[in-house]
Amino acid sequence: MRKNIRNKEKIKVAIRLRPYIDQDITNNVDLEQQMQEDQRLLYIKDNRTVITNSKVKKAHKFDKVLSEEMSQQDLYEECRIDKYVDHVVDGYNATVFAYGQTGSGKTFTMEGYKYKMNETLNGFSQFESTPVAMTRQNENIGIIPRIVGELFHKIQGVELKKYRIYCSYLQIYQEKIYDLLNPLHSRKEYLQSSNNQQPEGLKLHFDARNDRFNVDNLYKFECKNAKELMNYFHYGLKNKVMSSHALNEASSRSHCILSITVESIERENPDNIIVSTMQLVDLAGSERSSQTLNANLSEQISLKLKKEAIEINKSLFTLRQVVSMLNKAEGGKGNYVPYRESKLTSLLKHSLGGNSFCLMIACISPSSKFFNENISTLMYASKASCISNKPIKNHDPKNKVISGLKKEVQSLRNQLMMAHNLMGKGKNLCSKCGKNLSDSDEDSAESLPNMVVEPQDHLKSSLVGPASIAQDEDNKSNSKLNLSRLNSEKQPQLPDFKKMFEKNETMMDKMTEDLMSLKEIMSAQNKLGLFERILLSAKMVKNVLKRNLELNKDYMDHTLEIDELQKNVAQFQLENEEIRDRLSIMEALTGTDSYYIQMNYSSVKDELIADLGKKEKMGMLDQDKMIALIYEFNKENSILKKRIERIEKKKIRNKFMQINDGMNSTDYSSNNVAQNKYFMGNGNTQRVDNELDDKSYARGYRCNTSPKFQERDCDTEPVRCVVDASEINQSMNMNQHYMNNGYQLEPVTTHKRFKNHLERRDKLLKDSSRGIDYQQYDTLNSSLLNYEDADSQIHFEKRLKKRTMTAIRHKKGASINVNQSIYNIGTDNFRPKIKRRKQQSFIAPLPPTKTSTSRMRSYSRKF
Ligand SMILES: Nc1ncnc2c1ncn2[C@@H]1O[C@H](COP(=O)(O)OP(=O)(O)OP(=O)(O)O)[C@@H](O)[C@H]1O
Repeated sequence: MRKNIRNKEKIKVAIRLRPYIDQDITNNVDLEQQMQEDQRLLYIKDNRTVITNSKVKKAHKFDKVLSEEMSQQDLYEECRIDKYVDHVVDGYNATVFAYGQTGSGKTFTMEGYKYKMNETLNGFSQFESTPVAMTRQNENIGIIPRIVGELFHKIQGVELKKYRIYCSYLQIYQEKIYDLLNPLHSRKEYLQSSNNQQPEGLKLHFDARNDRFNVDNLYKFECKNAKELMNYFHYGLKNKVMSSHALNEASSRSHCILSITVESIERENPDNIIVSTMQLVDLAGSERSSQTLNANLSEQISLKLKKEAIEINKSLFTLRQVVSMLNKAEGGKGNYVPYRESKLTSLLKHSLGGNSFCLMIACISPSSKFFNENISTLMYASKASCISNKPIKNHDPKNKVISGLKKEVQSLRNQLMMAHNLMGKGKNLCSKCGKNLSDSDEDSAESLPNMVVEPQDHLKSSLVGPASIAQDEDNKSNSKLNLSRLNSEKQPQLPDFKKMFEKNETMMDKMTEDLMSLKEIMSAQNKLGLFERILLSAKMVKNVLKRNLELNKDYMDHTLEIDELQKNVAQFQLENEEIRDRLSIMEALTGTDSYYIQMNYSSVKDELIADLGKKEKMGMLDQDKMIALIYEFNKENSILKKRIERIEKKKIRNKFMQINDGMNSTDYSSNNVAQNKYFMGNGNTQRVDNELDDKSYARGYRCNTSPKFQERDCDTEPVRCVVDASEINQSMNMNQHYMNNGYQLEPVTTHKRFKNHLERRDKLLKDSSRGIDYQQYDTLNSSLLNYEDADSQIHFEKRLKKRTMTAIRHKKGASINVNQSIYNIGTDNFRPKIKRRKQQSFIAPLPPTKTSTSRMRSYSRKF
């Protein structure tokens, strides 16, 4: 017998390069150059390898690579698509889907039809298309018609089973699911409606038992033969949303999924039904509006195309995220897979990382104009090829119900047996109690009167016996004598016998009565016992069910919570990735990184500028888009700003090193003291711009002249210091002042803390194989951010070889009056070790320690 669960099965990936088409020529593709293979940016090396040849030559390996000469038949054979049909007939699910940018040949691969424009209708309806076979010989028919033919051919040959085939066909258009076989969802229906409104999409629900999403109220038709199924398919194709744009005359604007359900029923055991589904998916292609739109299109159509493109790109983005996360999961890294974030990924859940056999056909274009898009397709295709599925055979849910009922019947039988046994035991107990009950209650009740009747008969026989003796022929002669003797002997006893007999009779009646009532009581008790037991069992079952429901609810709640958390984690991961990408682009722009990133960046930039320019000319700058752009730019700017700030601070630090090295440095004196503000603390000074955020302030030692700080606790509060440069000297002198007052000064040891945080963060990243604790990571990261300047200060300190005393603390919470200015000195990151030698040092300062003396000296030398 075949196993129902197969080993892990990787998603198979085939790359298909389409040939040059007329469209490429109209798109001014440099054909001459590209016809020469060695000059192409992308070419096929062999039937498993694609070479990308930008700056660095790179080979990408796949299960199959199909060159532009390959026909539809070649594709079908090379990719062994007949095997997927076999799997479905065997009871496994299978999915074949085409992926790639717009115009790369997905629809051609899946359907192989040419679409004819319907010119008779105006407005949006002009996109309505009718598919027609490309050639008479049908050599160009795509995967779907071939699979349908093969499927019906295969099931014909099976004798032991009979099959029922159903089909349904849906499209996901602008993130709504429409039934292509439902006349109410037909394009005509809503395109011709007065307000041009789309009907409500169908709803999805998650079937937890089968771990897949199903569409509610989707039409499903039984098909007796291939022709019938193809008729339904063609009907659906007419309702598919198609548009014409610069890169494709007939471009799919929706993701279409044809589902063929196969029910296989064993002829000998019709209860044994296996249901499997084949999903054939033609995805809409990713596209850039700058490439697809042209001046010939009306404004209304351009807007519609744009809106469609946004939705298509959104859902494809989720698909790519799903692929990436599954790919990470294979490496033991990823955790949450965002299937639920789009309808497409929800419906493909069991195909990607689920229980289906899956074939992905990634279509690429030969034109180097689309090199970046091709690279992206290859990248996700290779990610997909690492994903494993676990195909399982699907038994019909009805079968499960039947087997469940059978089990229930069996368990009820067992209970009945147990009840019988219990009753038997009860009966034995009764007999032990001396009740003289026979095997069954009935018998026992009836046998009792018999037992009492016996002596009565005996009595009767004993009374009747002498008469029979008298009738004996042998003793005829003695009979009269005997009779008379007996009469004479027994005559006096007769009344006694009579009395006895009567007495016995009444006793018997009484006993019978007693027994009858006993029997009634017994049977009532038995019934009551049984009833009670049943009641008890029912109660138990009810309780178990109730508990089960509660647990189920808890489980669902937890699942939702976990889902939510995982979503957040994934969101953070994505954000993190995005930031990394941006940083690498920035790095590339500042000089060091790869050509590819630079190229991408500049192309994006060019595109944006061109787009804006065009719009400006046309006087149709879209406010929303502008806001979005501004937002994007703002985001980028803030990153850049931070980088610039860092660089500036570095420069300033160097400047102030010079100040620290000699307060009379020319740099310092040339500063506009009135304008510039300084952070000041214990020998480390740093200039900041007034606009710097709070974080930037929260570092180092700060002194404050503002009265509000007087109320603060210096131990815990970072103190913002904005002092005039002229006050720096006062601060320096202040150190001296404390030392003179007998305080031991300790070097700052914060760099150890910084190092420790850095090490912990690195360790966290290194140990990330089981997933990163992002909360901890964030905490560490944010404290490290605070340290960023601290870091530079640490180096600074190191260079000064601890000669600058940085930790001066007064008694906790107190403020000091130096030169008629109030100072509160506190730290946050640079929390110093405070050691006051003795309490009386306030009164009579002790001489400074050796260390502090030497430090003091160096300090005095310095300032
Ligand atoms: N292998 C091929 N041989 C010949 N013509 C092809 C091939 N692949 C694609 N084409 C042609 O290229 C054009 C675009 O193909 P198709 O419509 O299938 O692209 P698509 O990827 O489905 O685009 P969209 O995502 O916009 O729907 C069509 O005219 C099609 O006939």
